[in-house]
Amino acid sequence: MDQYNLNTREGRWKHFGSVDPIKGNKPTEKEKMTDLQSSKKDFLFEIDHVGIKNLTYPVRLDSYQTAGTFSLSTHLAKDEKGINMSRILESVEAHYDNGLSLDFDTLKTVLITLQTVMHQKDATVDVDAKWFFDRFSPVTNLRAIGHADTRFSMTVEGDTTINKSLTLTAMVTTLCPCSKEISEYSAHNQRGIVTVKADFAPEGELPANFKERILEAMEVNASSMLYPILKRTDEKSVTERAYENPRFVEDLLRLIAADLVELDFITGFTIECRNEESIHQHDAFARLTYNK
Ligand SMILES: Nc1nc2c(ncn2[C@@H]2O[C@H](COP(=O)(O)OP(=O)(O)OP(=O)(O)O)[C@@H](O)[C@H]2O)c(=O)[nH]1
Repeated sequence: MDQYNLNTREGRWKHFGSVDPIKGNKPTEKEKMTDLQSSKKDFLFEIDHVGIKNLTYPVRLDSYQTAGTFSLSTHLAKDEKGINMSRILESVEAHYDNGLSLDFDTLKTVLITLQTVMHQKDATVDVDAKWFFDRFSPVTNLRAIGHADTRFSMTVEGDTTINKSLTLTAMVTTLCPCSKEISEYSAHNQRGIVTVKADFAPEGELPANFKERILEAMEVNASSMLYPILKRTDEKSVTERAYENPRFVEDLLRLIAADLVELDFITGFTIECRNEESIHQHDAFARLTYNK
C-alpha cells in the first residue's frame, strides 16, 4: 500500500500512478530551443499547401453567430523544412471580433496576415459554415429559421486575390415526371440535395445579396422549396406546386444552370443535384460544370 495523502489532489494523482518530471538536459527557454521547422537546406520539393484543417472557430454570418470549420494553408518553399503552424491561429485571432466575420473582405485580410507572418508567396482558406436565414411559409407567411450549408473559398497571392468561390448546399423537393406520367394517381417525390460551387471574378465586387440570389436559383427551379413551418393551407400549396412542377434530376440541374448563366457576378459554376430516391435504396444524381 503506497503512503500518498489521498486528501490532496497531488497525493491522489501519485496514488493513481503519476510520477515527478525528470530533471532533463534540453533547454526550457524558447531562445535556446532548436527551431527545426525554420531550418534551411534542399528539401527536394516545394509544397503547394501546408497548414491546418478542421479548425472549429466562431463566425458571424449575416446576423447569426455560428461555428465555422476552417482549412488554412500556405505554400512552402523547397529550401524550408516546415511552416510555423502556431502563426496560423495567431493570424485568425488577430481578426477576431466577436467571432470572425464570414465575408470575403475579412477572409482576405486574414490571408494577407497569414501569408506575411509565414513569409510565403500565397495563402488559401476554405470555411464551412451553416447559413441561417428567415423563411416564410408560402400561404400563411409564418416566419421561421431555414438553413443552407456554405463553403467560402479564397486564395491570395501578395495583395491580389487569385480565386474566390462560394459553395452552397440546399435541400428541395423533386417530384418524378415519369411517375406522374405513367401512374393513374400520385407520383413519387423525394428530398433533393443541390450543391452549387459558384466562381467569382477574384478581384470583382459582389452584390450584397449574392448568397440569396444563388440560393433562389437552386430552390425555385425545384418541384417545391422546403419550409420549416407549414400549416394545412401551406401543405396543400407545396403538395400541389410539386405536382404542377415535376422535375427529373437532369431537369433541375439544367434549370438551375440557366439561371446561373444569367447572374453576371458568377464567372463559372459546378452544380450537382442528388435525389434521395423514395422508390429505391440508391440515389440519383447529375453534375454539370460550366465556364462563361
Ligand atoms: N511545421 C509543422 N508544425 C507542426 C506539425 N505538427 C505540429 N506542429 C506544430 O508546431 C507548433 C510550433 O509552432 P511554431 O509556430 O513553429 O512555434 P515557434 O517557432 O515557437 O513560433 P514563432 O515564434 O512564431 O516562430 C506546435 O504548436 C505544433 O502545433 C507539423 O507536421 N509541421
